[in-house]
Amino acid sequence: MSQPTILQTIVAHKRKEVAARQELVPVKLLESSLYFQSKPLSLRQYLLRENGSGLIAEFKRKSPSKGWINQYAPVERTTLGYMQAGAAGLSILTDGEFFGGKNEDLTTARRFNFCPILRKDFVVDEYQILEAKSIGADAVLLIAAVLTPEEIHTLGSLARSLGLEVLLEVHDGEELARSADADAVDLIGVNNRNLHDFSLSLDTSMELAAAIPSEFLKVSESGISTAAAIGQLREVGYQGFLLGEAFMRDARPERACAALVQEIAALPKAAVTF
Ligand SMILES: O=P(O)(O)OC[C@@H](O)[C@@H](O)c1c[nH]c2ccccc12
Repeated sequence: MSQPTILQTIVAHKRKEVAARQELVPVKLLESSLYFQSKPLSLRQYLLRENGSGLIAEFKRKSPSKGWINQYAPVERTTLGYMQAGAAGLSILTDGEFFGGKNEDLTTARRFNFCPILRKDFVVDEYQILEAKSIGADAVLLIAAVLTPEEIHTLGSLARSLGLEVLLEVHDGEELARSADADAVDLIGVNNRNLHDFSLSLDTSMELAAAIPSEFLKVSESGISTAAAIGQLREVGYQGFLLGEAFMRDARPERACAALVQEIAALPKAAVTF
């Protein structure tokens, strides 16, 4: 039998974790959270702001591919610094086992910032959507590689019914074709990292851009570190750029974010209109 891929390992662990958590924190309790009643902010709108950076700045302590990236940066200072630097929104990893995050990280970021926050986790169950809402998220990630089109429809529709936006992550044309469900998805993120073997290539985003239907806002994810790369991605239609490691490997991630925002501001305006 072949070895499970890292993605399969993470998802198997996540299913157990969610089952256990559901016992501990019943849906009724999630629904009684103060955030459950609040109106989410639109990641789409913030990414589309005129003269904005289009950056979604991620808080990620570690990853299966890189190990520890930053064990010490505090979530308050970092996220507040990201937003003051000019990021359009935040992405907070809440997976503990593989990424060193927790739900409280997102809630802390929520308390310190007025901006859209993406809950970055491996969603396999409707419970996690309710949980995302209860901890103060504005948007959730769904990963096409681990979900059927039916699951994407159900999970995405539930998220939307709660006012959350849905970022669907794809890695190739086949995933895109089967999962781009306009009734359940708002933004499409092309992950430049292959979650099966961790290889990285911006060509993934460059090649898939034209195949993404225009009703979805296009986001390029992973392996981005320079304004030049963002310039190229903008030219083929991307309006959102999700960066984690390029910021987090700095002792002060917010400083790295501020430097990149300055460079983005100096880019020539995208030559094409889309
Ligand atoms: O650190 P990077 O290479 O800038 O990548 C950020 C983000 O795209 C990456 O963390 C990510 C993309 N999709 C995910 C799914 C789960 C966990 C993490 C991710």
